[in-house]
Parts: sequence; C-alpha cells; structure tokens
Amino acid sequence: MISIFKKYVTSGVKHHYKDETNRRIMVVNLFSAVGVSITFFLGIRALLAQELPLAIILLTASVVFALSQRIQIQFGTRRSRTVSITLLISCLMILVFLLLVTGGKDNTGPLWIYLVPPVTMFFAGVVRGLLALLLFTIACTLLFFVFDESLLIASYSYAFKSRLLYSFLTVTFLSAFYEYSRQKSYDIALDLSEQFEQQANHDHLTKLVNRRGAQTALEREYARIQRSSNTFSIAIADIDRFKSINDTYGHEAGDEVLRKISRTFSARLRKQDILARWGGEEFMFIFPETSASEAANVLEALREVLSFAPIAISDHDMHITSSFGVCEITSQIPLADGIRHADMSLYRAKESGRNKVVVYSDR
Ligand SMILES: Nc1nc2c(ncn2[C@@H]2O[C@H](COP(=O)(O)OP(=O)(O)OP(=O)(O)O)[C@@H](O)[C@H]2O)c(=O)[nH]1
Repeated sequence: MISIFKKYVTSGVKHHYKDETNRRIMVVNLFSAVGVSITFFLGIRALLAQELPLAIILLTASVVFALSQRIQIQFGTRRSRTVSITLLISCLMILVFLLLVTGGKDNTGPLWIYLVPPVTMFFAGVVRGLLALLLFTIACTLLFFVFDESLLIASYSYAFKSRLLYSFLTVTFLSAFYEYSRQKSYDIALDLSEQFEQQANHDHLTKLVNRRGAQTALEREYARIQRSSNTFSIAIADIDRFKSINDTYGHEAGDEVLRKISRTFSARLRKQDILARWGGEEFMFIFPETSASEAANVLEALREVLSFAPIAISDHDMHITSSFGVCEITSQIPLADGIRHADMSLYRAKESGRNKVVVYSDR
C-alpha cells in the first residue's frame, strides 16, 4: 500500500529536473490524490442524500483533479505542468466559489475557502498567486455583497460574510509572506550550492578548472567519442625548472608565474578547448575532435609565445619555458592509458632538453 502511494506521488519525477520542479510535481500528485479522494467521497455522499447539484459539482471536481495530474504525467513538458497547475488552481477556486454559492452541506462549504491561498501561492508563486487571489477575492466580494440576491442560494449573515472575507485576506497575506520567504531561502540555498560546485571544480590560484573538473571533462569527452567514433587529443604541460623560480624569487613570484602562464595559455585556445590545472606546475589541455598533430601545432605556437615573450614578475623579466606531452585518445584505448601516454611523452620532452612538444608514439 505504502509503495503504491509512493509510486503515485513520485510519478513524473525525473532526476534531471531541478529539485524545485520535482517538488512541485510531487505536490501536484499529492494534492490531486487528496482532492480526488475528498471530492469523490463527498460527491457520492451528496448523491446518496439526493443533493444532486452538490453531487455534480463535487464529482466534476474529482474528475478535473484526476485529469490535471494525468496531464503533467502524460506529456512531461514545462507547458503541460503549467496547464496542470492552472487546472488545479482554477478547479479549486471554482469548487470553493460554488460551495459559497450553495453553502455545501449544512452551510459548511465556506470553510474550504482557507485551502485556496496556500495552494495557489505554492503552485503559482507570489506574483501570479496574488493576482489570482485578487481576482478570486473580487469574485467572492461581488457574490456576497452585489449579486447576493440573484446568485447566492445559501443564506449568510452580513457579519459572517465580512468576517469570512477578512480572515481569508489575512490567510492570503500570511501565505504570500510564507511563499516569499520560502522562495528567497530556496534561491539562497541554490546560489550557495552553485558556488560550492564552482569552488569544488576550480583552482583557487589560476581560476582554471582543477584536476577534479578536468577528470569530469575527460570522462565526458571519452563518452562522446564512444558514441561518435571520433577522437580527441590531450596534452600535459609542465613548466621547466619551476623550482628554481620559487627558490630564486620566492613562492609568491612562483604563484604569479602560474597565473600569468595560465592566462597566456587560455588566451590562445579555441572556445571548445579546455585548460585545467592538473597539479602543482602542470596543466592539462583537452582538445575535442582534434588529432594529435593538430594539437601539437597549437601547442608548438604556445611554446614559442612562452619562450620568446618574457614574463614580468616583480621588476624582473623572466624567460620561462614549458614542455608538453601530447596523446590522441581513441575509443579503443582506456582513458587512463591515454593520460599515462601523455605523461610519458612529457617525460620524453623533459629528458630531451625541455621546451619541447612531444607527441606520443609507442615506438
Ligand atoms: N609557487 C608555487 N610553486 C608550486 C606550486 N605547486 C608546486 N610548486 C612547486 O613547483 C616545483 C616543481 O619542481 P620540480 O617538480 O622539481 O620540477 P622543476 O623544477 O619544474 O623541473 P622540471 O620539471 O624537471 O623542469 C616545486 O618546487 C613545487 O614546490 C604552487 O602552487 N605555487
């Protein structure tokens, strides 16, 4: 029983939707389930008591509640969710309005009016919710004080009608305030979570993607070539004799060199290329849909720019060079092997005198 209920409430929920969207889908499911049960039960009771108009209203509402839930599940689009929510709110408002007109069972119909503000606010948000509730309030006021003679079937005292509207307005403002605070807290939480996500994937010093972010990008590219049978290339760059920069000019100057080099590298890459800080003084390049020789050409140009243009650090012009190891990744080799091959090529570049671009070859 519990698992059937759980399945019903979570139907239409998708992992790739935002949390807020999934929450709304679940509340629509829950609300329509409660709405269908109550209106159906009360409708059947009214039918048995031969209160035909009330029975028709309640049973129709029961069908509309069920329909609105089906619409959001059936189509699963943003538009269908809007239609479903509009249908739910309109149905609730019309149902309550008709209960005010008829009085419902023993004139208890008006009690259901307090359901309208929280439900409308939750589903429609503060602005649209307030607008819808304003229209509903105007309709109720007209019913109670202008068209009472012609439209009202039930009879209410003036005091009852005015107190009902005052208390309804109070609940409306409290619901609006609650929804506003809830939305604000949700936005702050979302903002914080995006900031944490950004910090977790980026390097504080260079602002580049860090090793974790690079690993995610590599896996994404690798998954893509499995589907398309394309290739992509990666390269690991290591600044030459970086330790001596730190030893001679200090760690701060070393940091500044890392920042400037990362800017020099990124400025010369295509939009689709990714540059990451792979480790201490190591950088990882990812070139989507690029052969090793094309990647080597780009890196050769970078190497030249770096070795010919001095970097100014605390009144010194430094000539800094970097070595690069390149490897083309195909769907046939495991990603980890590809990274290892790029590392081996980098080692060869260092061994053969540094300031070089070496493409991996197994010979
Ligand atoms: N300033 C600074 N230094 C770092 C950072 N990360 C790593 N390093 C330094 O980078 C240096 C790397 O030195 P080594 O691995 O010996 O290599 P190298 O001196 O660059 O020599 P080769 O790689 O052989 O050309 C070490 O002294 C690390 O302390 C950092 O974030 N900032």
